[in-house]
Amino acid sequence: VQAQDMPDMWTKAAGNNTTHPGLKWFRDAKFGLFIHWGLYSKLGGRWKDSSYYGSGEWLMNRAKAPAGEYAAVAKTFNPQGFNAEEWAQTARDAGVRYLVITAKHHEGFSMYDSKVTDFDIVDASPYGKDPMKALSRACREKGIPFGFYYSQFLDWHEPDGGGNTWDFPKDKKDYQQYYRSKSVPQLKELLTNYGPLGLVWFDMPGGLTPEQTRQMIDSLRILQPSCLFSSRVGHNLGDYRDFGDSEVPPVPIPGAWESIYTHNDSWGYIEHDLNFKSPGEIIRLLSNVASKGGNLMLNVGPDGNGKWPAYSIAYLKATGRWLDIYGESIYGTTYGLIPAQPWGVTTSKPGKLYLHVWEMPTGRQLRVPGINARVKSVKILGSRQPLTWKQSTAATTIQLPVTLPDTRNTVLVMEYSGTQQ
Ligand SMILES: C[C@@H]1O[C@@H](Oc2ccc([N+](=O)[O-])cc2)[C@@H](O)[C@H](O)[C@@H]1O
Repeated sequence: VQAQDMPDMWTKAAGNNTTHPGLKWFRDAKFGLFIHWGLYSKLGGRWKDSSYYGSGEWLMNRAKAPAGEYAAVAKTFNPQGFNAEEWAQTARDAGVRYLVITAKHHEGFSMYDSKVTDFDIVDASPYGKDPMKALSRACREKGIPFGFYYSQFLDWHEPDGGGNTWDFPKDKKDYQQYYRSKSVPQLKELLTNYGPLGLVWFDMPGGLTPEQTRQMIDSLRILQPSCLFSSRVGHNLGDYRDFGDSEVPPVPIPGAWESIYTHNDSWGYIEHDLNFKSPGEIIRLLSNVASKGGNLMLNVGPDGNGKWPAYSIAYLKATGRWLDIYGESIYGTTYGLIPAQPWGVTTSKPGKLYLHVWEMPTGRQLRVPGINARVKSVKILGSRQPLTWKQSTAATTIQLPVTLPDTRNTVLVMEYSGTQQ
């Protein structure tokens, strides 16, 4: 099954700006960290005597909480446990190569020091400091490209913002006014006050025509021309493509794109959600997405005190230890030369095919069909131990050792000469 046989929903390119200078670092990064943090993190899926499961960041909407009442949560939002250095170091240990955090989500609360509204962490909460200043600096010091998620249209706090129709009648909403008075001015603050940004991650467009969206983008681009804009800016005007939540395309997709996943079942912190993906699941998801040519951005939802769930810290660090050994088969690669196989998937670099072995094949004979370039060597990545193989036109068969060093995913590197037709 080739990309050209797939429905447009998978193959439609991200945007038409394939020459954007930021695409190189982005495509080589392969693994990013998403952080959803806001007032919903303190609520942890509970509103009054009801508790909600999944999408904790949508609590206000699901509970149809009156905007005024919900805003009062800020008065007791005081994440004294927040430590930017610790967050950035854990991201580093996890092996992620970029970090994106929610500056403002649909609830409308700004998790940074905004001069555009008082409904922000400095003016409306006892915390009184700007965590994004510290985090953007800590990431810069560790060489981790830093970016902001910004809900440019949905804003349940604002009468003219998108989405809140339980407090503010839809037909009275003036979206242009909301963009002029809050959305665009805040985006300019984020692109001005936190140093060079790797990307801005927009979400769920609305209320703007393609022309108005282009004008907004142009007015933001001049502030940071090398900053990438994600596809949910709308109207196909983004620089790279984001698929729907928790989606991986079934076949390799050309161009720059990203799959986004929660670590458990929610983007925002939910106290009673312990359905965390194991290190093995994360490692296989990462290699699966890379085998299709894309990036994986995995989410963490810190709690109201600014602490990451213990499972997220432990499982991300375990993933980082795997990448310490096998990172060469992920960073800077593109999709494999052959489709997914019963034993796993492949990624590639010029002259190298990385075989991500998830399952030990029967008889320890790993069958690799369709390689018509001349195989020169096959080794287990990270070990100098050469493996024996036989190449025929139908397939190359590799003799595997009795045990694989990593039952979650052991990567073999097959070096070949000539080009794969
Ligand atoms: C990352 C997530 O993004 C959006 O949810 C979406 C948006 C778009 C799609 N989509 O296009 O399929 C699916 C979920 C947000 O509503 C959600 O809270 C979270 O931030």
